[in-house]
Amino acid sequence: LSVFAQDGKEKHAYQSDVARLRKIVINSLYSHRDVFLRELISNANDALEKLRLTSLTEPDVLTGAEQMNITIQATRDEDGSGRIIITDTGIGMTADELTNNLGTLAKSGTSEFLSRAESDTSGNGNLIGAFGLGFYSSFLVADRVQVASLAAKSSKNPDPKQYVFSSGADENSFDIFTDPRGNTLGRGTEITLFLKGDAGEYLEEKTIKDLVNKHSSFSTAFPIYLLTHRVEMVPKEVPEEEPVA
Ligand SMILES: COC(=O)c1c(O)cc(O)c(Cl)c1CCC(=O)Nc1cc(O)c(OC)cc1O
Repeated sequence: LSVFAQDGKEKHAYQSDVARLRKIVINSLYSHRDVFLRELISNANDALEKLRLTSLTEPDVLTGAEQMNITIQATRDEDGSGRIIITDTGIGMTADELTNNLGTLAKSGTSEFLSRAESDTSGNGNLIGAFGLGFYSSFLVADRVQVASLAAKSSKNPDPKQYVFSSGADENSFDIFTDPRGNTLGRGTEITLFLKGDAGEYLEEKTIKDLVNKHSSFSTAFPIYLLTHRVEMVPKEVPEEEPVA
């Protein structure tokens, strides 16, 4: 990986596979681009499950954020562009994990997935989820994605710092830098999707609610809150609204 620091940011080059994979995901899933929400909720659910399991042997991972939940926030900015922000208080990621999990294809078998998916793009929908590649479905609706993450405290990581992974849809590189906001998450991961011009429908509360309920057939063991009013930061204590699923 060619890494060079510039204005405090570490610029990383994607492995060639990642760019190839992202094209496949976008092309084969475009007709079902709603899947991005199912995939990101599923990732959040997995990270919360990982936290719950880890806490059985390492209780100090629970410090930082009391609740185990998922929040979805849709916000329209002044210039009419919109963002969807999906936050979970799961296990979170260190800078290295952001680089390895999102920037490179550490998953085994991905090259097999790549060859299969390139030839037959019909059944890729569920293949994507199976390979834990759901993150790439973000680029179905976003032209830029930022992932802020604060890893859970542990004996080998007693004072974790919050980092940001930032990538554009058609760039062949991504940036990793410390979050200028500081440790705002308490613990977990916050995905910010900068929506494409033609994806404004996902800013509607009804659209999100219907999608969450449609896909909540898969078991999310954790409450999902939908925040639609404009909030600068997702508040630590999520208001006692009814979870949408
Ligand atoms: C640990 O997972 C996360 O923090 C997380 C989350 O809470 C919400 C999300 O939307 C996403 Cl994308 C993530 C990262 C999930 C991920 O990419 N995990 C992952 C990927 C790998 O290739 C891997 O290979 C070793 C291991 C992973 O955990």
